[in-house]
Order: sequence, then structure tokens, then C-alpha cells
Amino acid sequence: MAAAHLPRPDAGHDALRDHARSARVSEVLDRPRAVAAPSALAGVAEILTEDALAFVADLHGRFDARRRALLAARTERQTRFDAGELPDFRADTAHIRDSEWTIGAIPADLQDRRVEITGPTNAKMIINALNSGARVFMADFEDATSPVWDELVRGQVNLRAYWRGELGFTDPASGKAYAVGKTPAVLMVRPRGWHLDERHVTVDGAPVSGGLFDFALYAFHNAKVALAKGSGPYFYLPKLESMEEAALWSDVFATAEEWLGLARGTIKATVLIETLPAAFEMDEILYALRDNIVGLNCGRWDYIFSYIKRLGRSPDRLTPDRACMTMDKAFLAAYSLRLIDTCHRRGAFAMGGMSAFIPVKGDEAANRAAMDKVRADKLREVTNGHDGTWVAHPALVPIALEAFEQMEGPNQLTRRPDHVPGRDAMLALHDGPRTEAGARENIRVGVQYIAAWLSGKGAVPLYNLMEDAATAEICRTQLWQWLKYEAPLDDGRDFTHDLFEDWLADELGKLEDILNLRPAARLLHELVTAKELEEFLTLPAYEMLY
Ligand SMILES: CC(=O)SCCNC(=O)CCNC(=O)[C@H](O)C(C)(C)COP(=O)(O)OP(=O)(O)OC[C@H]1O[C@@H](n2cnc3c(N)ncnc32)[C@H](O)[C@@H]1OP(=O)(O)O
Ligand SMILES: O=CC(=O)O
Ligand SMILES: [Mg+2]
Repeated sequence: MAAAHLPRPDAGHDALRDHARSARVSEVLDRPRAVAAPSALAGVAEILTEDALAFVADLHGRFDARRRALLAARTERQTRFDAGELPDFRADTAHIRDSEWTIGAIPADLQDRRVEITGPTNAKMIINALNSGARVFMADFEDATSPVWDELVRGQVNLRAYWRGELGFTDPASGKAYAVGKTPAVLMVRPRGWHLDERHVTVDGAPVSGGLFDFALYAFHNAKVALAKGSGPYFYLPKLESMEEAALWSDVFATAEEWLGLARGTIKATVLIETLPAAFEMDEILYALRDNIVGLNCGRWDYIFSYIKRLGRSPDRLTPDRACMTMDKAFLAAYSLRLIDTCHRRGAFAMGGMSAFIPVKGDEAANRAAMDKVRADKLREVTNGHDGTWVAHPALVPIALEAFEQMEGPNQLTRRPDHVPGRDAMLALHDGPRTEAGARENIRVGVQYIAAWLSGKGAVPLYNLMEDAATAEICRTQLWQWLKYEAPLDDGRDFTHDLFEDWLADELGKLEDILNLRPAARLLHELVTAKELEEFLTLPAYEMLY
């Protein structure tokens, strides 16, 4: 059955889901093949194999129309938010929230997730992360990755090599050799979100989903080897907005398990709750993925971005400086407590998130202050009831571990918060000023991050903070929002077009002329001054990527 025979994207979720369920795995032989762009990388022949690409094509044929329909549903929901509707718990799914059920079994090697390190998929960082002492390493094709074709393939080559005991790296500059140690972290992989295409792989001329491509290749090559080594095919799922989007992953997993000859429920996933709409569907997301899910995670940076994106077209939602939006207050505090309660009620892990502070080089006092901030963040998480947390850098593993060793066991699944915040608290905005310094920081970080992304780097240290796609999205959406409403600043001025132009020119003048700085500045300018808020900065940026 060719992709062209699938129901139309606007056919409705039920028709699309029924079609996907009725399509049999054996039909794949009649389907079009996925065509991948060439890559000269060593190891590519083991990754872009005919069978692996047939698997990608099959997933594309079954699920891409549904993915596109769900993306259209996000746009439709946004028009309702723009008209003044606020997110709320769904009436049609009350039975899921109100009834008693729990998720499926959690594998032994996922029972202790006290500290999880994240990072890009280059060989050195994979090895350093696996050896870092963290319980889990999440290899990231999302926020920390710029989807340059060769780098994506290289990431898959590296992950495949890891499972076969063949991953090594020698730094050409220092000559230092890197090898995976005897007790590596458990490996999880985060595929891209539903919004991103992978234009280097097409079926009938249409690009496949980036997320399906990342998932499919990793699962195809490694699921069985990981299981044979006592682990499994484990994933983090980013940027979901609804139960239906979770159900799409559930159906993808069921199909993949059938393809790969795995028992139903072998694939295990943790879902990031990092969009405002998803926070109102946490029970529903756990339920939709109940055969495969093991937990939820507070993806705080995308969550702030989503709050601005979904509600920020309203003048009464003007956000304060990015630095004021902390996890201990307002909508962020509320959603993290609700996530803990929801997860523990359903037997799922409630993972904390990423503090953006990283070690400060060459300034002991500043470094101590940054480490203290990380410690305080992790102590808040463990005290509230999280079962584990994320760190961005190996030096932060001991700090987070020390905080999470306060738990009585390897997790605290039986704990429930004393108070579960409701809808109003989940929508409450932080207090705080909007300052010139905050606007200038957004400009500086936004431009330099986009320049790095266009140059192939998805995570960078800037001004002693970890910056990635999610943190940069906050910068540019906040500037857009402030400009749209000419937001009042704390010094009495309004954030006008002229001020933005002046500060952009001034900040650019001060920056070192790094690769892609000018195109990045042009893109940031376009995004900030656009009449309509662009859904993701990575969508126009991807058009500029080689
Ligand atoms: C919002 C979210 O989605 S958060 C999740 C996505 N973001 C991320 O995963 C970011 C992960 N972190 C990073 O990429 C990096 O730590 C950065 C870019 C912030 C800083 O990187 P660097 O400037 O290279 O850090 P630094 O120079 O201090 O690194 C020291 C050593 O630690 C290693 N290291 C740093 N971060 C990591 C990491 N996350 N995983 C593995 N190794 C790491 C470096 O490779 C380096 O190794 P070496 O001594 O063998 O050369
Ligand atoms: O993915 C994590 C986030 O904070 O965003
Ligand atoms: Mg994120």
C-alpha cells in the first residue's frame, strides 16, 4: 500500500488511527522505499541499510499523515488560545483522570534514575556521559542537536557502536583516548519532536518525520542488542502537546515491536511535559502510552517557551526577565508538583529537570555560586518528591547525586505532595521586572545560539549557562512578545521597535565575528519582528542548514 493511498491528513484522528492499525506489517513489501541522501561517513553502510530504510518507510506510510494532522490540530488549538480561551483539564477524558489504573512494569535497570546526564551524540560526549557516574545518559537528537545530516548519521553510528562494544574516540588535538568504562549509565535516546522533518530521507518525494527517523534507526539497530545486554530500547519523547500525540507514539511503538519481534511493551519511554497544553493532559498521556511509559519529566525550558508561545499573544501575559522565571514559583512550581502527584498515583517516575548553571572556568567564587544554585535546585526537587533529575555536565553529577541520595530508596514512587495545585496556579505568571539587561541578554544569547546551531552545534555554553534550542526559544519569543505589546520596562521606557533595533545593533557590534553571526542576526530579527509568532525557530533555521 503506497503512502498516497493513506487517508488524507484532515481525515480525522479516528480514521487515521484505524488505518494505521489495520495496515499489516507484511504489507511493507508493497510500499515505496525511503530514499536517503548520501553520506561519506565511516559506518554509514551499517546504519542506512535497506532493511532499516524499509522500516522508516513503513512507519512513514502508516503514521505521517496522522502526525501532520496532529500538527494542524496544534494550530487550530492556538487560534482558540488567541481568542482568549485558557488551557483546562479536558471534559471528554475525565474518566481517565478519575479512574484507578497504573502504568505497565518498569524494567530493573530503570528503577534508579537519581541522576541523568544529557548531551549530544558525538563520540567523546557519549563516552564521557556514560562514564560520568550518572545512572542514565540521554543521548539527544532534540534540544542539544543541530540536525546536520552527517552529524545525525554519525550519532546513530556512535550509538550502534556503543551497543556492540566498539565505541572509542581519540582526540586528534590532545591525543587523549576515550573508552567506555565498566559500569556505564543506562542509555536512553531522545528523538526529535513531531514538528521537525528530516529532508534527507524521503518517501515518494516527501520528507520523513525527524522523530520517526531518529527513533526507527536507533530501535532497528539496537533494540535486540540492548535487550541481550540486560537493558532495552529506551526513549525520551519531547514536546508533546496532547494525549493524541502520545497515542501516536504508542502506535509507533506497537508497530516497531511487531516489526522487530519484541513483546508488546518492551520499548520504554519517558515523556517530557514541556508544553503548557500537555501539563493539562498528564494522566491522559500516561494512559495513552501505558504499555510503554515509565515516567514523565519536567522539561522546564521548553515549558517556559510554551507558556509564552501559547498564551503570549495576550497583553496580560507579559513575562518578566527570563532569569525571574524560576522553578520555585508560579506556573513552574505548580506544574512540577502536579507532575509528581500524577506520576506517583500511576506508578510512574516523576523526573525533575535541567538547571542551566554549568561550571564556571577560571573564577572560583562564581563557580561556587553556580554549584550552589544547582544544589538548591536539586534539593528542591528531591524535597518535593521527584525521583531523579537532569544535569548538563559531568561535574554536576556528584552534586545532584548527593541531593538525591537523601531519598530512602532508589526512588520515592510512594510519596505524594501534600498539596496539588489546580488550574489557576498552573497558569499563574511570575512577578518580576522586564529590564534592558534582560532584553539585551535575550538578544546576545539568541543571536549566538542561532549562529552555533547554523554551524552544527545544538548546545553551547554562553555567559556560564547551558544554552540549547529550548532556552534560545525563550529568548526570541520573549523579545517578540515584549515588542508586540511595547512592554513597559522597569526604567519607565517601553520596549519599542527603535529600542530593539538599537540594542540589536549595539550587541552585534560587541560580539566576536563568529561563523554564521550575520545570518543568525537576520533570522533573529525576522523572528522577533514577525507579525505572527513562528511556531519553532528551528523550522526557518532548518531551511538555512546545509
Ligand atoms: C533544555 C534541555 O533540553 S536540556 C538537555 C539538552 N541540553 C544538553 O544536553 C546540554 C548538555 N551539555 C553540554 O552540551 C555541554 O555541557 C555544554 C555545551 C553546556 C558545555 O560544554 P563544554 O564547554 O564543552 O564544557 P566543558 O569544557 O566544561 O567540558 C569539560 C569536559 O566535560 C565534557 N562534557 C561537558 N558536558 C558534557 C555532557 N553533557 N556529557 C558528556 N560530557 C560532557 C566535555 O566533553 C569535556 O570533556 P574532556 O575534558 O574530555 O574534553
Ligand atoms: O528538554 C528539556 C527542557 O527543559 O526543555
Ligand atoms: Mg525541551
